[in-house]
Amino acid sequence: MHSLEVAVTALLFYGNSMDGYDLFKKLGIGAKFDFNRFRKDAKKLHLIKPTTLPEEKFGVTQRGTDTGKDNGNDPNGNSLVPSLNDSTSGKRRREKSVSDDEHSHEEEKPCDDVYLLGNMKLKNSLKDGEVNKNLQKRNKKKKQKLDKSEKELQAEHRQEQINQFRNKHRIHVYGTDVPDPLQTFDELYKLYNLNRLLSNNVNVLRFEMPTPIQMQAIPVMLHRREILACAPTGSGKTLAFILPILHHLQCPQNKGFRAVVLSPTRELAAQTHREFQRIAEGTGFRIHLMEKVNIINNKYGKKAGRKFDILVTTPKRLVYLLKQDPPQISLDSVEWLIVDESDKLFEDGKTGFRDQIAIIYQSCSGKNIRRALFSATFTYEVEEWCKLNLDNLIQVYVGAKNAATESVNQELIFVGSEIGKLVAIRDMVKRGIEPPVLIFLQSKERAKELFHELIYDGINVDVIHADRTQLQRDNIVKQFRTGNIWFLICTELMGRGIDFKGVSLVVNYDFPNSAISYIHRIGRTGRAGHRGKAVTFFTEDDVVNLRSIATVMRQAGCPVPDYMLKLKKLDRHKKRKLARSALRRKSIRTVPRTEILKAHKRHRRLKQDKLLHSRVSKEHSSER
Ligand SMILES: Nc1ncnc2c1ncn2[C@@H]1O[C@H](COP(=O)(O)OP(=O)(O)OP(=O)(O)O)[C@@H](O)[C@H]1O
Repeated sequence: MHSLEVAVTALLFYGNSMDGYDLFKKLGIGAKFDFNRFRKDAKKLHLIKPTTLPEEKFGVTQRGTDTGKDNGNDPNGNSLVPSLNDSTSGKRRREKSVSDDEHSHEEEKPCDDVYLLGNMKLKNSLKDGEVNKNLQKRNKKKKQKLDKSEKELQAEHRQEQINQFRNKHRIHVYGTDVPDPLQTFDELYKLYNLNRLLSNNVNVLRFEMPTPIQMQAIPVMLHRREILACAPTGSGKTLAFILPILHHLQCPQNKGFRAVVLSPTRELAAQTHREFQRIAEGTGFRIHLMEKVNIINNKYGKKAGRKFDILVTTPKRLVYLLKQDPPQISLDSVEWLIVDESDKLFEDGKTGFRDQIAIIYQSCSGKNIRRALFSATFTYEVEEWCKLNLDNLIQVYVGAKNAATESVNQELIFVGSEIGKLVAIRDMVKRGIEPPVLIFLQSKERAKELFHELIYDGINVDVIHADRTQLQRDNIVKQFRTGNIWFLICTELMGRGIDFKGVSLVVNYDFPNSAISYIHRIGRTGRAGHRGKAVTFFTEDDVVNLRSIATVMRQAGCPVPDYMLKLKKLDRHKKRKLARSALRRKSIRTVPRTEILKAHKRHRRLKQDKLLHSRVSKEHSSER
């Protein structure tokens, strides 16, 4: 029998003949009384009063702290419930103490002795040193827990701030461990140790702060994460991928191409190339724009290719070289593959580049390859492809998906018929439009026709399309950029990515065949924080596509009649079909052919005179 049980039996046997207190004192020397186990007996022996603490109702035994009355304390205020034995309630108390600082101090008091009754106390079996060690351990744990919860709180607070910042700039992110957004360009230097030269070149541009897509996409790429990014037209996506690439490549090396940027048109590739050179100035990087296919042969052989670091090209040219036997270019060292205007490049069929992208993708066989896809518009096909093929993808979207930039005032004008369009544009010119103006047509044939009509009116106009030579195209773009051409008639060729500074008006002479095309076309104005205007002509034939474009306009806050939004919604299949084929339209031509030829002669003579005049005045000034 347990010694304590013997003591209790003896006590019961003696009954009232001996004071329970005295008897226990005698019998219990050197023993510990387990009040939990022998609570009933302790009550019978009047060792404790038969009271029920409020906490005991909920199964929690708590040390009395306030009155000392009816709380399980002895008359001297010492606890009757041995704290060292109280293992079940201890855990809860500790939890409570973590959240309650004041109470935690109370718990830190060392409790060396176990009090039974009155002055009778049992020496704790642990030595003082051990108790202190235990207490220290416990305190340390508590502190760690407190520190941790403080850290967690701080982390939560910080995350909250980041979320607010993202919401403010309408940045939406999907993926794990998304790096924090940048707030200023200075952070690139402070947090990411961006090359001083690059920092200076960015400063020279005098951009006040990063645009939302730059805030989020730059850190994502600086962390070498693969990305699918969508942000409105004219929102600075180009810089968002140029900076991280230059940062990662660090300095020129003779390894061959280490970054490849794909653009759907040569004009956009040339623009991106220019932007790269501007940001990389002074760093020595060799950034290459791939020229016409027939003059690029042998330029990128094993040795020759080593002269370059970065390649900017259209997919077609690159695939031509990759398909040679043996391949005329190596992409083994590529660390970054950028697909600009990704939804366009992923389109299949005649106008898309999907097959070519697949060849390039497979040829970038380096282990460390990272991929980034950028566009102003989004398709589920691209998203699905990225989710399946990219490693630990982060998706970044700014604003609503497939929305037009809000910096453009958009207007729809019903012109009745084809002839009505010509009347409307002449009328607009007569009333006065501030140049430069971009006029979009659905085909090169129609673009040429309109050019002939407007040139007959003596308007300072030119036309750019795929049939013009590369030199002509380059010259036209240059002339339009410098303000020598006021009206530029163009096709879808100029619809994406082209950044003409200060285009004041975009005219959709021919109704775009999809909302995506509309978003990109009108995005040639209202760029980089400037405002712009877009006017779209429509006839009865265009009603099929009217609803989707009216929806884009309404989303951007532009007024559209309600009936347009109530028009029949096209199913996906029909939408696709329409997007791929342009409507058949009546010819624009109104002027007899002989008159057109005369007008052309006049136009050429005028151009020659202008050229002669500028040469003479140059010579004149150099003689002086
Ligand atoms: N942080 C910035 N602040 C102000 N302007 C900027 C900033 N970053 C870039 N820009 C300017 O904004 C203009 C548009 O940039 P960019 O051509 O990269 O746009 P984008 O988003 O690629 O448009 P798109 O979708 O039409 O291709 C450029 O003239 C560029 O110099």
